[in-house]
Amino acid sequence: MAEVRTAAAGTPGRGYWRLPHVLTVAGSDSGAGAGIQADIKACGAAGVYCSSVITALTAQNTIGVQRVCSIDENMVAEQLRSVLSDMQVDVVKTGMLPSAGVIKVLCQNIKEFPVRAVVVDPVMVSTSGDLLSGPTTLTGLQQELLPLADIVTPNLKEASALLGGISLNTIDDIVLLLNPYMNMELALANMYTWYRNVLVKGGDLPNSLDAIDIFYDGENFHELYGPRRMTRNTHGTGCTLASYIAAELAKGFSMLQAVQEAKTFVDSALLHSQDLMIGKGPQGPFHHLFRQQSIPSQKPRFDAKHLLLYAVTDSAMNRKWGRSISEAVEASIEGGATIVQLREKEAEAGEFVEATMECLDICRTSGVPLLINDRIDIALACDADGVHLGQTDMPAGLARKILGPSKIIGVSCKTAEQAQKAWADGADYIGCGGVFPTTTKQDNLTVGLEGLRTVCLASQLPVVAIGGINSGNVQSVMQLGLANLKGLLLCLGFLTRSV
Ligand SMILES: Nc1ncnc2c1ncn2[C@@H]1O[C@H](COP(=O)(O)OP(=O)(O)O)[C@@H](O)[C@H]1O
Ligand SMILES: Cc1ncc(COP(=O)(O)O)c(N)n1
Ligand SMILES: [Mg+2]
Repeated sequence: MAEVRTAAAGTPGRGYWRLPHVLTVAGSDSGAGAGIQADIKACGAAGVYCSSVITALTAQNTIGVQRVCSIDENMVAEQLRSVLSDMQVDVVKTGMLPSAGVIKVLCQNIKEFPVRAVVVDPVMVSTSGDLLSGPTTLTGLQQELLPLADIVTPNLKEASALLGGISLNTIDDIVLLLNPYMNMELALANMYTWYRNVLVKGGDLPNSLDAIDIFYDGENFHELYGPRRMTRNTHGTGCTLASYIAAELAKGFSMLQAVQEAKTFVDSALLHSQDLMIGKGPQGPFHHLFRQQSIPSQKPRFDAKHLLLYAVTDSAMNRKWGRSISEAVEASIEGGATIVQLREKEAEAGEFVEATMECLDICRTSGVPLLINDRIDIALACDADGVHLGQTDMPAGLARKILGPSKIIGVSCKTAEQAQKAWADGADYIGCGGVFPTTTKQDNLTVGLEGLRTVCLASQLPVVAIGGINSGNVQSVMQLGLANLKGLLLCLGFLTRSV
């Protein structure tokens, strides 16, 4: 259904194919979580072509909207004409429309170049609370654009504004929203005097355990249920939902099917992006193209969660207790280690390879990554999961070239400069220490809690704290409250002694 094949004029015997086509008329989000960028990604994920008419530029990130610059309505009109006069658009989807003038030229163009459906997301305010459309646009929306719309997708605040200020923000309204056959019916039926289909999005329902949207098709109410995903990464959900609806309509699905598919897509994308970390602010973007993640080269090579309890082998301690490296590794995993590093400074290549192979067997069965300290040759020969490098070892950038994109690289850092270089060199994590004095590395300079803080703040990489950490001082490390401090390194001796 998604693909149309016909004989191409002037090309005897050859068919041509066209992709269903959505035109988004919306604002650009420099952070690419919402707006035009979200629309293009959502359509891409749905397998639909997406052209774009930009109505405004926003300087925007995960913290908020820093600046808005509206595009002149004549330039918007020119863009609309360029696309609509040439490109066989199936569905127009609208997002941020910053002025009444832009709405006017949009409506003129939709009338001049009819499409199969118009999806209106009446964007007024961003999730961060920043205004995205001027006060004069509400009348333009209500009187000019909505009569041309096949579906309108307001969130709670926008529905309230479109209904002339009916409050949809209190606990009572939430109850009404969950009981659509009560007053909500009246409210939405009111909206129906302008449009055929209305989808009121419940993403912003405060204190709700569920994410419930109400779809009114002009006759019936449909409650679209979804579990509320506990994630900061919800920036752009509204834009994505509307674009996905447009994409499904462009393929030829019915309005109800399109709305249901879109809701399922947003939910899956949020679920897959729960642990995604882009930006420092409270509204993170999510990963629209999560289905592509199944391509092996795009699998994340490293999950910072593995750093939680980081065990390092200690040959002196092993000798003292008369146990092999692999026995120590096995015991450390039983003791809760989530990642293991073999640090065998004196081992010869032959015995090191043998020990690594044994340890890899143990680690792979437990899903625990195994890294090799310093020895890139051993890591490569055994296909270990990666290496950990000190400042005097091979530079991380060179190691990345040798090991390729799929191996984990960690770097020991004591200063902000070293931390920044580790990021630029393509490292995956930083080991920072010694935080406290330690007996296992006596000549090691102690950076203290302040040094740990400096390194964490200087880097976007996850950090594991190293050196002298024990039950007596662990609290002081955790109390630093550093977001990218993801784990503690314990000398394997300490971790296994209690087992
Ligand atoms: N935390 C969440 N978990 C699951 N679904 C969500 C969540 N937040 C929003 N949604 C869904 O995303 C879509 C967009 O809703 P919403 O965020 O309210 O729109 P807007 O971005 O326009 O404010 C809706 O289908 C809503 O139910
Ligand atoms: C350019 C642009 N368009 C739309 C939104 C709304 O998206 P959200 O409600 O997720 O903030 C936005 N923040 N920026
Ligand atoms: Mg939202």
